[in-house]
Amino acid sequence: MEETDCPEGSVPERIGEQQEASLPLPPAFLEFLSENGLDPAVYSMAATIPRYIRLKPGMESQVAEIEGELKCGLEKVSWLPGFYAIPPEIQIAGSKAYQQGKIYGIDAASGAAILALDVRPGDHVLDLCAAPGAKLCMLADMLGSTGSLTGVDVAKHRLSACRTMLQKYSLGDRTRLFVADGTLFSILPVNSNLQRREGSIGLEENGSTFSEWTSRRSWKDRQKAKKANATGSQHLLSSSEPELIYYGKHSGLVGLRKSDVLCPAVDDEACTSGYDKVLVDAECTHDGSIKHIQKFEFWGWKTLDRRVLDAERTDNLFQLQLHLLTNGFRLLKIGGSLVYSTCSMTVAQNENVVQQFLSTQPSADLQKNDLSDSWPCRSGGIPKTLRFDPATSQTSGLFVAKFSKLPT
Ligand SMILES: C[S@@+](CC[C@H](N)C(=O)[O-])C[C@H]1O[C@@H](n2cnc3c(N)ncnc32)[C@H](O)[C@@H]1O
Repeated sequence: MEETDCPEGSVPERIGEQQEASLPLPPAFLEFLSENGLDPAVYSMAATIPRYIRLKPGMESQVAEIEGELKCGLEKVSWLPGFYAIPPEIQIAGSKAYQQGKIYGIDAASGAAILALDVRPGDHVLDLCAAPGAKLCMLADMLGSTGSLTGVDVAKHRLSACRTMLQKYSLGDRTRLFVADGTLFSILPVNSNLQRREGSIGLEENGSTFSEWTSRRSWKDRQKAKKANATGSQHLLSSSEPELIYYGKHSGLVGLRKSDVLCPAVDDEACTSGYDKVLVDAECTHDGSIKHIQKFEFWGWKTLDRRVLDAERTDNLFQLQLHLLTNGFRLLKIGGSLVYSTCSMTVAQNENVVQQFLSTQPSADLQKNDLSDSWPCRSGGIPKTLRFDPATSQTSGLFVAKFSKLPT
């Protein structure tokens, strides 16, 4: 898994090395940076910021071997367990260590956001914007053989890539993946559905049950896909009904009635039966991911305009981010924790979203992250929020805010 967010085409192996001191950024992007008070100079630093990998737990003894395969040293990231920095020009995808699922490509700031969530054994974890899946895989790794993980994304093709990745890294055992709009998603962890089922005397025994996952699709699903293909809607969700595209052997679904598992939460049911931990790694303009922005030099700056800066899209982003955060929080248990993150450096997509959210959610308590004292980040514009600035953190840009849910 290489943490990348634009699977539109491959990038030449050595693009990182060829990076000039000043990247010819397109006028629309420069205007966007200026409007948001951001310094374009940061995009000249891509070649000086390391690439990061995370070793799968248990692989620490193989560092020397992996160094030999990658033909570079692995420098341990002192503040982030399991993470190593490698030179930015090193590509990991061709290595045996990558192909055998021993290493992931994931930025250190992303790793910090996951650590901030403080996943504990047995937790039920929801990742509301899961694709392409770097953070989902780290969450699955941290859960190990306990608890459950639910990944949601609105883009089916991207979530399908997550499924492939989970399978490659043997991390999907306790995971289920839903193609769904995260602003509306309403399915609780499996244990809660079980409790509801036990209490649902009088409900007719209708509907089928989940059997073990198979990649072979049922006739009904094949018809649905055919219809989606015909209308050209196979990539994005066409209805508000969540589509379960994967569940692991120990995700707790096997044997349960579909109607029980897939029924939406009612009222404030999530307060007692919701998720212990929720990650909202929201859709954003990705401007803090400077290696990602650099790749548009190869993909074409027009693609940057279309994918990142489309005016209508940026205007609506604030609402989307706020709704994702609000719904993620709704699905959180009392006492649970939620991390909101974006790889945008703008105030509009970070502090402004947090401020608006806090003004409408009296049970949301912004938390200080004690671990962050040793992280190369600074406080965001709102105390207790965190910002990783590429210029000083030597990571990708990331904003992180952590909330807990108080009883009302
Ligand atoms: C920043 S990316 C997430 C990266 C991911 N957490 C990772 O670590 O690989 C944002 C994701 O949000 C998804 N997204 C956009 N709108 C959404 C919505 N309404 N509901 C759920 N996901 C959405 C996009 O498809 C995209 O995959």
